[in-house]
Amino acid sequence: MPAARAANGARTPQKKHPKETQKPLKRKREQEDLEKLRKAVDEFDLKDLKNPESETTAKFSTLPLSQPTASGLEASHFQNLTDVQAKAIPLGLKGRDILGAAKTGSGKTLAFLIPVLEKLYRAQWTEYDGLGAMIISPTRELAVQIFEVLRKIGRYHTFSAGLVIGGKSLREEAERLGRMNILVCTPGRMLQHLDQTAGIDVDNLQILVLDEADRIMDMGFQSAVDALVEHLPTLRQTMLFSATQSKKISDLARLSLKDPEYVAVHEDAASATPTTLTQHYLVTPLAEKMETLYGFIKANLKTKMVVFLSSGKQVRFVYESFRHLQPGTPLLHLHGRQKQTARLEITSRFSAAKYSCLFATDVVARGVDFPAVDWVVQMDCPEDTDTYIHRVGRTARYERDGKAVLFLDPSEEEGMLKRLEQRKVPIHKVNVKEKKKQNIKNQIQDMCFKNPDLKYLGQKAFISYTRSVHLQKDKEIFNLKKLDLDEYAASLGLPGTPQIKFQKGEDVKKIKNAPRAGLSSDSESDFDENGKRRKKKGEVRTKYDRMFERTNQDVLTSHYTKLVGDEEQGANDEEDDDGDFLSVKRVLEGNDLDGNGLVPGAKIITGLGGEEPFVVDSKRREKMLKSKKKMLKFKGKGDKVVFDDDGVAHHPYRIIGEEDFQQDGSAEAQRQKFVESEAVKVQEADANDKQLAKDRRREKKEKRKAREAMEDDEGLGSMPRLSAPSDGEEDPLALMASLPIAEGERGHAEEEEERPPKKKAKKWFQDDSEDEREKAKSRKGKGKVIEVAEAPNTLEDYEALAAGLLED
Ligand SMILES: Nc1ncnc2c1ncn2[C@@H]1O[C@H](COP(=O)(O)OP(=O)(O)OP(=O)(O)O)[C@@H](O)[C@H]1O
Repeated sequence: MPAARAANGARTPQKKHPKETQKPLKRKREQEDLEKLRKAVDEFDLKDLKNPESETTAKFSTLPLSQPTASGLEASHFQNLTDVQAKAIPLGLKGRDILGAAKTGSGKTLAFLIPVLEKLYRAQWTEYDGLGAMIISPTRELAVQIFEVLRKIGRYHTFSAGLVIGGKSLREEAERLGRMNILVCTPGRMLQHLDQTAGIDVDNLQILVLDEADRIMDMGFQSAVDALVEHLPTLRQTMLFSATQSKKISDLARLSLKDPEYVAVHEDAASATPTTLTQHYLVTPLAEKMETLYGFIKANLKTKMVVFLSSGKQVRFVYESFRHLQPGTPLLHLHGRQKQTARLEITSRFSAAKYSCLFATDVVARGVDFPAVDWVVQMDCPEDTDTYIHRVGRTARYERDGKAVLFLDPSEEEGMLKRLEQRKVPIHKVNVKEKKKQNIKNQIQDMCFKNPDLKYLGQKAFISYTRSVHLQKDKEIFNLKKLDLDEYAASLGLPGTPQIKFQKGEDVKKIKNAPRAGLSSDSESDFDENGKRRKKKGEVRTKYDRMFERTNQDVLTSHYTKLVGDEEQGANDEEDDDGDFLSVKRVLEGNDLDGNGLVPGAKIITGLGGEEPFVVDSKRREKMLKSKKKMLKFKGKGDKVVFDDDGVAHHPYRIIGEEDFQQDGSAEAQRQKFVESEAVKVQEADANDKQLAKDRRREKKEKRKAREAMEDDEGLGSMPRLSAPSDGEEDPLALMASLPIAEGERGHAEEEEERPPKKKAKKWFQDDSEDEREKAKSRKGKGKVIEVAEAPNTLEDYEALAAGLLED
């Protein structure tokens, strides 16, 4: 309403109808309340989110879909969505089963999260309706990430959502599970709850989502997923998403998918990878990989990169050795055996970093959305093209540029290129500039020499790498025989090439998945509660087995444990590619071990006590066996024995006769007497020893004094040099001379102070001056002159001289 003007031009407040004044006031109050609410929600959200500045927060907090006032999707809502979202969301909302395939970084997460939220919202789902949606992820990292996106876009909803990935006590998790509407989980842990937690009500489940579905349907999770699905109602909507989606009928049947819609937005694309991604490969022999990688990092310090390696042991070794070399960029490392908290912390540190280099296993190869990664480096060749596609997908995400480089040994080049071509992956060869190469071999060798922990890591890295190559199925790419292992070992700083023996008939995938599937011979059930391996019935374990099983006492110090931080055995559901899947034998000279893993001709002796049979496979063990047998004769006795004429030991009263023995008093009294008499003897011997030691000390002191006197005369200083230190060696005496004597360590020094003042030392060198010659002449005949033919230079010379002087 326009304001009325008074005659003087000033504004006068105009009277309003009471209803008119109330309206804007009410609106203002509502506005303020809304602002307050928004602020509170924002603050709460930001505080809890790991990376509030991420693009996700900015973009999706404004999506109208996520607001509780949204009554449904309208065409206008689709304009900001990616292809896969635009296609999958409407189908998802219609309740269709979906097989979603789209390139990495194309926004698949929202393609399933939006239908989940929207469908439950429309169904007016409440806490009393139980679990409405379950989202399964193969790794903990990915599950955490999905959960965060869910929280961001679902923050105006009133649904309760939970994250079930382990790392906490089962009971703690179980208490909350009963109240959840949406769960994001890893398969193994979720199954554990479904089997053991009473309060979970899944009968009402509306939607099941599998992110990275091909991986979840893979052998590693097979048994867990099948068992998990058994718990769920068959009447539900199921959505499967992945960048490398499989359409395997058997998988679809296992999940009882009904007439699924195949949403494959990039199926006809020229490449299987994002168009914004530039891909290279370089050929570098295995033995030069470390140097090439180091050179690469040094040349790209102001970037953010992920370096993929084939095992956790490789990751640890490269990280530790590069950390010592300090290339000049923050280094991080991540693998499946780290503690849950450490894994999360590293993930969030890398996400927040501007420049950093993360060494990682395939635990972060899939789905993980690190913001702004410039480079993906594959130091070890991926096991297949799917893994390649997912690894390189950590960069060039959602319209951003990115670069990837793959290191190939000459033996891997042809096979790998063929595979990549078959999958429409455009990749170009590059060469390493000679001047960019960094020679770090000597430095690594030096570090390993000085630091046994690092050497030990190097050995483990070597073993895990070689056996992973040995176990790879694609023999067109992976051929252990073509690799120069001696040179490789040297490049890891190892003094020799570790000898390894492979078990036959193993399958890399099977073994890699063993921790989850419980398939491995080394599965959890093979270990007792202390983590020690249980012995199987009839199994004979050699000393080598035991040697590799036990914690190396010299090397595996507490520092080592800290160094590697590999405390936590991977839970069933985590992508831990790092299991010990082959037993390693250290081979003796003859090289081959027999079927039992024993040296040919070795004997197994039982009945010597102890749990395990005694293996005799060397002369040293033979000797040990003899002494063991002897020890057994007297084991646990410690009694007094007497020897007969043949040197055979007997209990005293077996020789004397018990009655005679008892005449001298009871056994205890005799023992007492014996101990006392021996104690007197020991005391006497002690006194003699002390006297002897004192005499020796005195003698030594006198000799030393004489030497010092002679040296003073010669001007050599007071510290005698017994032998010249060899080149570069520090002279221990010189060091001692410069050290102040600490309190309480004065012993001899004080003794020395008490000695009588020195006699004036005599000169024993010749002085050619006129005066001296005169003096010498006048002394002639008065006393004895000691003639020194040449300067003494041995201890004996000094002693002879001292003796002469003392006589004098
Ligand atoms: N519609 C959108 N508008 C803007 N950014 C988006 C959109 N959808 C997704 N993004 C962003 O793209 C990035 C990748 O999304 P997302 O992680 O869902 O990809 P993905 O397809 O699941 O990848 P991967 O196959 O590697 O798992 C995220 O940072 C996300 O915030």
